[in-house]
Amino acid sequence: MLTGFGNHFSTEAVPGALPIGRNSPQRPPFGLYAEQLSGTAFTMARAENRRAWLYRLRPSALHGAFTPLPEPVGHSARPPGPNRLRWDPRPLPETPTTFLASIVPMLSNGDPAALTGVSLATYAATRDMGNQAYFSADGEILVIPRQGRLRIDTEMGQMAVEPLEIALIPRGLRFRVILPDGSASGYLAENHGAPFRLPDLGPIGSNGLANPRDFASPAAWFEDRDEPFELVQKFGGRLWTTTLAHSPFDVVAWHGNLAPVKYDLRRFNTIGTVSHDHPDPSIFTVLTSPSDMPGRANADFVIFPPRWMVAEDTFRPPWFHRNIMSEAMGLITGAYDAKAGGFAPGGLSLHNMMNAHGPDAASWRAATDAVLAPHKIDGTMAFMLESCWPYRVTDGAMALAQPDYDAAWSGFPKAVV
Ligand SMILES: O=C(O)Cc1cc(O)ccc1O
Ligand SMILES: [Fe+2]
Repeated sequence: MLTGFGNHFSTEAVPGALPIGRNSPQRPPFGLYAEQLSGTAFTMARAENRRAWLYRLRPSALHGAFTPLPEPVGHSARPPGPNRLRWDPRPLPETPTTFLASIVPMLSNGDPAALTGVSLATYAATRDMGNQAYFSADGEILVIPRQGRLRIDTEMGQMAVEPLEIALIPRGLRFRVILPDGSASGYLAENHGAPFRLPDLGPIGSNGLANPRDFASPAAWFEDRDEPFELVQKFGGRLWTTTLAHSPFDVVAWHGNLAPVKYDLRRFNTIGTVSHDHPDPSIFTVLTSPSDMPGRANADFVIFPPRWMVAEDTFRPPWFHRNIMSEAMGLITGAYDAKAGGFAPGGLSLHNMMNAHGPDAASWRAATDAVLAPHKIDGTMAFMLESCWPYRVTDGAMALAQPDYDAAWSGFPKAVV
């Protein structure tokens, strides 16, 4: 593995396959084809510029027309609404289902064609993707496993990912998913906006949160298979399919700073108060996709890892709040400190822009009565996909929402003045 976030890597699966000193020689080694994959506009500032050069057995342009696949029932979405919503985890399918076929879109905002917004989907798969590859032209894909390991084969190398790790696959990069445990489920965030990056640290200093050295990209890997492959892409929110006469995983060498990458969430350096008050959850940001307004994220990927609570004279769980940002949350394992019940691992919740939420009544009561000794919140990992754009809910998701999530905030006694 190649370590670091956004580093300029060079890797070759066959010695001598990578051209030296130029990107596009007249005749690349072994007759390979040179191809640039860009993740940002050519003219972006150098610090934000992301691209890779791939050296492959055949140009990836070698395919016929894509035809649209029928849109599955329930995938279209209504305009955003104010209601707080929550979902139970989805079960594994009863019939063999690939990772790709299992993707169920739940929440989305922005517009891939306008390069804005983020979407959240779930997967629950029981079958390997065979001679099939997938990519999204609509955004980079953040894979958040909840149960079961994944082997993600990409054009730029293979990544093994397990729950409590995440994988980020650049927009447009072809990949397939193999299930070493026979089944796997989890979440997929698709970022239609500026590529995810590490947040600035400000007064935190030069270390902390997700440290760059803990990210790892795969070394070059390829397969030489002349047999039919289905290639599916997401474009404009729809799936399109075509057939190739060969495996698209034929990149023998690559270099550049646009690459798939994985990260172990257990390595996150969690920072919190050592005096009083519950800090804003922005201190838990792993990755951020900025919008066009400085400081306002198109999408923040935030986690709630195991951590010590030591705050004095403080209500320690998340406070009651109404947020200008919209919050989608998932739970990878354990329990979340603002919700005593109803938010199970694999579940999902939505609190859209300006809609009041916070601890449920049982969590509020427990935290209000607690003796404030140092306390370890352990064995848990929740995440939040926070966005400046309110989320739309797909019709399928709306039909599956818990019937009375609002009741989480019933039973609070009135203050007496
Ligand atoms: O709503 C939530 O549970 C997420 C959240 C957590 C937190 O610690 C502070 C604010 C916030 O929105
Ligand atoms: Fe919140």
